[in-house]
Amino acid sequence: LRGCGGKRQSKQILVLGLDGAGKTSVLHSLATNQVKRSVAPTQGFNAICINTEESQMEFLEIGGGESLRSYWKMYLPQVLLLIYVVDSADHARLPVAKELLHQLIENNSTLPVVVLANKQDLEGAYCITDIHDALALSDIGDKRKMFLIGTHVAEDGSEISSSMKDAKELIAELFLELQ
Ligand SMILES: Nc1nc2c(ncn2[C@@H]2O[C@H](COP(=O)(O)OP(=O)(O)OP(=O)(O)O)[C@@H](O)[C@H]2O)c(=O)[nH]1
Ligand SMILES: [Mg+2]
Repeated sequence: LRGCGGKRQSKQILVLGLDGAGKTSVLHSLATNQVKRSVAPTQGFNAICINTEESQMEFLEIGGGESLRSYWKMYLPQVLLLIYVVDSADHARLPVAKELLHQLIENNSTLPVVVLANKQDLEGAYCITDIHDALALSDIGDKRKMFLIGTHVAEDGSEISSSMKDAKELIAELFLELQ
């Protein structure tokens, strides 16, 4: 794979989570600082470069549809950081989201994980503590860096939410630190 700007890129940031969690929408907001909610499921992969003052980050989203989940694991070895996006209002599927996350990282005790509790704007969204419990994040290991941030992708056309700015800053800092 060629990285950002055609350069050979060593390590990527992998973006996973169930279909509909908001991965593409979040990536778009992070990349453009503008909101444009995604309109279609990702069929396969979605690679995005984000430039900050200090670095060039390459994100790789793999779609969350059932047929694509078997590919998730294949990308883990070459990854610097895992961003796991959940729909905070999708109570019915949080147990599945939890299972998949735990399975993914059970054999990798040090991979840093940033969990985005997305769709915090929705009425029925679980708050951060509830998401922490629902995903059993305290069982994820104490050797790894683990962060949980609430985010939402605001209405189309508006500027990105402050939570999204915080997430971007955190990810950029981690990226620099981990390289
Ligand atoms: N209300 C609300 N809707 C959101 C938010 N983020 C994404 N959406 C909507 O959720 C739907 C799914 O968003 P996507 O970004 O396509 O989700 P995805 O995780 O990339 O899904 P796959 O590519 O199928 O794995 C779209 O209709 C988005 O507009 C959010 O924070 N709040
Ligand atoms: Mg997508």
